[in-house]
Amino acid sequence: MTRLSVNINKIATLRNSRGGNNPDLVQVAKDCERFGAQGITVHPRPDERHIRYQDVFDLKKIVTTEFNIEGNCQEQKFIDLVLANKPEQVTLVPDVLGQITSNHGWDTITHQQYLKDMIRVFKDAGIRVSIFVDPVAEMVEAAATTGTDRIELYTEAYAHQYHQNKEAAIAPYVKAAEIAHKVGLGINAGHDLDLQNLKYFAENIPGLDEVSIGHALICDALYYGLENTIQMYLRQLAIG
Ligand SMILES: CC(=O)[C@@H](O)[C@H](O)COP(=O)(O)O
Ligand SMILES: NCC(=O)COP(=O)(O)O
Repeated sequence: MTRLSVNINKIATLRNSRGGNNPDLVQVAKDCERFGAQGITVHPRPDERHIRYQDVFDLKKIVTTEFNIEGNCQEQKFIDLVLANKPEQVTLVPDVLGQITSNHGWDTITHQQYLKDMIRVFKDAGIRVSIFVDPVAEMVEAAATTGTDRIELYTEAYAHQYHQNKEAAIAPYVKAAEIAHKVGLGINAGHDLDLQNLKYFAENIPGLDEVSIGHALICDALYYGLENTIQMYLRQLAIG
């Protein structure tokens, strides 16, 4: 069964917009788990636009499902933050400063040795490692020799093409997943997944371990409520 990890970045965005503690990020994380979320994902960025480094320490104390910290390991502060909190999973994302959001996966060929070295640091600390990759066969194949436990398929391209041609949209991801299975990698996925495109994605990617969903889910919660929304997303994953 594919796990749903709720990314709460945008709860922090709302909180930060007024300078106080409303919404209370820790309470929202507790409630997300109570409503059925099978993981909590955060993506602390160097500018702390939403998730602050202190949030990670506060959340680590209360997350009882799986804690997934995403971010750019090229920042020493990120490495130190992850090692200090030892989440169940770290997802390494090759962001550059100034990006409005994550918009590309790792070049696992060019950065093969760098990724090997970084992944070793986190795995030696007992942390499962996932690396953010585009659905490109060569990148998935090369991911296998970095030592990563999983890949996270970057699903923005799928989401953007889904309504025009879902068969074409899913095709590169099916091929990437087949390669991942062949080389022994676990499969996560995320970015722009939503209530319309999630079920088709999960149905076509056998062995999908986890989806991490934030932006669309939090937007949906404005209309349907957080508890109902989490249940709606879980129903999209309850295939068969
Ligand atoms: C890596 C990825 O695609 C998302 O997990 C990312 O966390 C989104 O970041 P923002 O919430 O800052 O857009
Ligand atoms: N790794 C993807 C994630 O955590 C959330 O991405 P999005 O749903 O906010 O686009």
